[in-house]
Amino acid sequence: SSTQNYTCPHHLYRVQIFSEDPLIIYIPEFITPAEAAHLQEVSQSTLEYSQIADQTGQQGLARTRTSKSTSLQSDEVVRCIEQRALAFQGYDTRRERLEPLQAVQYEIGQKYSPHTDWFSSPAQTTSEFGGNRATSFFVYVAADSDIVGGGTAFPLLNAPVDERWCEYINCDESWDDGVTFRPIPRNAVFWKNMKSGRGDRRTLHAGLPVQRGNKLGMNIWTRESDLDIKYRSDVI
Ligand SMILES: O=C(O)CCC(=O)C(=O)O
Ligand SMILES: [Fe+2]
Repeated sequence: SSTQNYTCPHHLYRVQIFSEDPLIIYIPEFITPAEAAHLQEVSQSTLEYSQIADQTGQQGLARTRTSKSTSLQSDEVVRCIEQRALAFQGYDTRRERLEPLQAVQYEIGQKYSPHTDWFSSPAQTTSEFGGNRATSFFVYVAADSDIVGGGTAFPLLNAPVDERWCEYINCDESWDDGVTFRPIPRNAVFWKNMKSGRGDRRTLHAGLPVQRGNKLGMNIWTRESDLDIKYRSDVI
């Protein structure tokens, strides 16, 4: 098949430190237009109403997360993005620490209420799961050009002062509301969830309700150590 012959595109992206503590890095054009189109295509047929894990680790539907989502099979294109996400974190970050990439789609009215990506319940951070989620990337894969809402809000962060950030964050909101990244296709926000081995509360964030249009995002989560093979994505 074409899988053997596919080579990852040479893709340059920019990086910008948004915050040193907690570490948050803004990444314009993290994925290529072709990758974005591919992700849109492969996610459509398997999207289902999102589930979240409760205190016992049991997955279930919740009013706090009304989007649709799906795990992505690690095909040749997804693999390039996985490799990019690993290289970004230092070459020593093993592939075994990655959860399957997760696409998330929001239609009008859909949202994800404030939450952290790190877990506080031990059932979700066992060694089979590779411990807690060390880092997160949230990638905006696609968004309608006239989208209203659908930003990613970090209510506990300090808003930056320099106006050049207004290209990426919503500068209309008040300073004490924290920071809201706008859903700009192909851009990504990366952050560290843990600080000194504990979940960092300042990484609290929400997918704000989409008020007009559609948004497709993607989570790339890296655990503290290797996940058991049954929780990793199948390599095609
Ligand atoms: O939709 C967003 O902007 C954020 C989604 C999110 O935080 C998540 O899926 O964990
Ligand atoms: Fe999240």
